[in-house]
Amino acid sequence: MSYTVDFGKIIHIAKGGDIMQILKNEEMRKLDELAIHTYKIPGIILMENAGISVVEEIEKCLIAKENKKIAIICGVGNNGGDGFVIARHFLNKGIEVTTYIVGDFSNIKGDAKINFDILEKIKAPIVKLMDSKDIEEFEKDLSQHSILIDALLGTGLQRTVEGIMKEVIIKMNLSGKEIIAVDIPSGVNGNDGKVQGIAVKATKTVTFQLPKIGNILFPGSYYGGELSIKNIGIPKKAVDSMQSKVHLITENMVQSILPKRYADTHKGSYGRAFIIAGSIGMSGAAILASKTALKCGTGLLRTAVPNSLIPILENQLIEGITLPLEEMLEKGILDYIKEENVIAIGPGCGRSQQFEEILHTVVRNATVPLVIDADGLNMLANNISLLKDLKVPCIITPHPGEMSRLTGLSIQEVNDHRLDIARNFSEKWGVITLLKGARTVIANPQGEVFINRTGNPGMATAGSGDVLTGMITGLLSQGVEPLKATMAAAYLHGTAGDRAAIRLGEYSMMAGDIIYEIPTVIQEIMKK
Ligand SMILES: NC(=O)C1=CN([C@@H]2O[C@H](COP(=O)(O)OP(=O)(O)OC[C@H]3O[C@@H](n4cnc5c(N)ncnc54)[C@H](O)[C@@H]3O)[C@@H](O)[C@H]2O)[C@@H](O)CC1
Ligand SMILES: Nc1ncnc2c1ncn2[C@@H]1O[C@H](COP(=O)(O)OP(=O)(O)O)[C@@H](O)[C@H]1O
Ligand SMILES: [K+]
Repeated sequence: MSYTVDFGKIIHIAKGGDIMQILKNEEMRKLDELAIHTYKIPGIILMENAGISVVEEIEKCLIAKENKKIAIICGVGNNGGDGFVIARHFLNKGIEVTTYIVGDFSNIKGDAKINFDILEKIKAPIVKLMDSKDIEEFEKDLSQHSILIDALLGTGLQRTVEGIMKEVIIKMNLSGKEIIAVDIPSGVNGNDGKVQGIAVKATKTVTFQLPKIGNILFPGSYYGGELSIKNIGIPKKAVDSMQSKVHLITENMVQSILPKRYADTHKGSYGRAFIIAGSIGMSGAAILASKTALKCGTGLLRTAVPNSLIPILENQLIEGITLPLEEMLEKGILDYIKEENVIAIGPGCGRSQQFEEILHTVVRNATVPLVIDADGLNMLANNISLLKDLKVPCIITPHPGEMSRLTGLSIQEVNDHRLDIARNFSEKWGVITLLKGARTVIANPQGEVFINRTGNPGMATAGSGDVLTGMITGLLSQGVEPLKATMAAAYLHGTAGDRAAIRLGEYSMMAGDIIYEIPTVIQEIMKK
């Protein structure tokens, strides 16, 4: 499972592709080495391609500018080497370019040195920034330029950024100029997206071959601005052989997951979903999840709520069937769930003893995929080993607070290690874990992790998690594999949220507005 593009073609992540590997720094280095040593592509060619791919992006930004002077700010590693290539190409085009080199330039070696030597030979303007006394001049210089290119540090970042490098980054960030980062904004760690002391705040980042984790996760993704992924000529065979366990969920992938609807089918063909949700004061959770499941194509839906909520549900959800929980408990839950294709449990259920009993029975006896959310997870936290009794695929959808209760870790720890926390939980308990938040992370028991990039802070609103549960449930009822249903739901949920934010703004959008956008989102993806 990997994705490559024709050389030179830009993939804005916004448009998506097939499922795409996301690499750590060391993995990217390994991929470069594989290309160079096994596939015999000289490193200097990769550097040339990398530089040219950034040149193409810079040119697009230059079109609208009267002042076309470019400042290329380089480190002494290969990221700086890419900067030297960029400088040469613009000089060849007759554009005014100043190359700044930060650090001890006697450390420039290998392919970067070859490119540095060429710049010297062609008498390119080069300014060496050695210490603080050079900074004042540098600051003045920056104001003369139109675009700044950040080629200071890439995947070779090793330690906290300080000294002259830090001073340079501060001045770049204060310049108010458009900044294009080469590979990753300098100071962002490619392994986790964390800022090592300080980082360049770029308008745009051009990353090479595959995104690094730091390009995708926050805060790195914020520092990078718009992201373009460019092929630099590494053979597809080498890319495929990487087998990274971290992937980006893309639109093409979701398109291939969504079940087609054929003419000779009936509602039974699209499955039966059973949602256990709601309690007094939280009927909305049941309604939101149920409506969403229907909007996502479920054939037949039954929603079980406390008896007192039945009139509300009957009023708000005319297409679904409602059942009183009390009656289910009396007659035996298992009779009610045996015909279903999926069971979702938890949204707005509260924390009553009655609900706990239902949860235990369902987890122990379910014979179809199970989605546990919200209060289902809060109850599970009291008795997590219940998960050992599962006989079916189970998807849990915690937000960081719920994950903290499930694991005993602080919310801060959960957020600091989102990938590892989701992965460890899935491996330990054999479930699919969807850890919510900005960049929802999905892990499976095999240790694979999938990151969703859609969504926005407008979705941090009551009930939007219930909508997600409804989406996963709706897709599962139609026979979509549990992992795929979870990935597609996360992507669609975020995309519907993004549409709602465009229409209504992040302040005013509500969970119901996310549901309103589902039809358009699904139709647009299906017709592509
Ligand atoms: N063949 C390859 O390996 C290719 C590499 N490419 C570029 O090379 C980059 C990786 O190059 P490198 O591995 O040389 O690493 P970098 O250029 O990212 O950085 C390494 C240099 O920065 C110094 N450094 C690290 N952390 C620092 C800090 N906190 N403060 C100050 N200095 C610091 C190191 O001592 C070293 O001199 C990629 O991001 C990409 O831009 C591309 O040219 C494509 C081909
Ligand atoms: N900043 C954000 N960016 C992207 N998605 C977000 C953001 N904030 C919240 N979301 C999404 O909104 C949903 C909120 O779910 P949850 O916290 O369970 O809400 P509730 O319990 O009110 O239903 C999750 O799917 C989450 O990933
Ligand atoms: K950089």
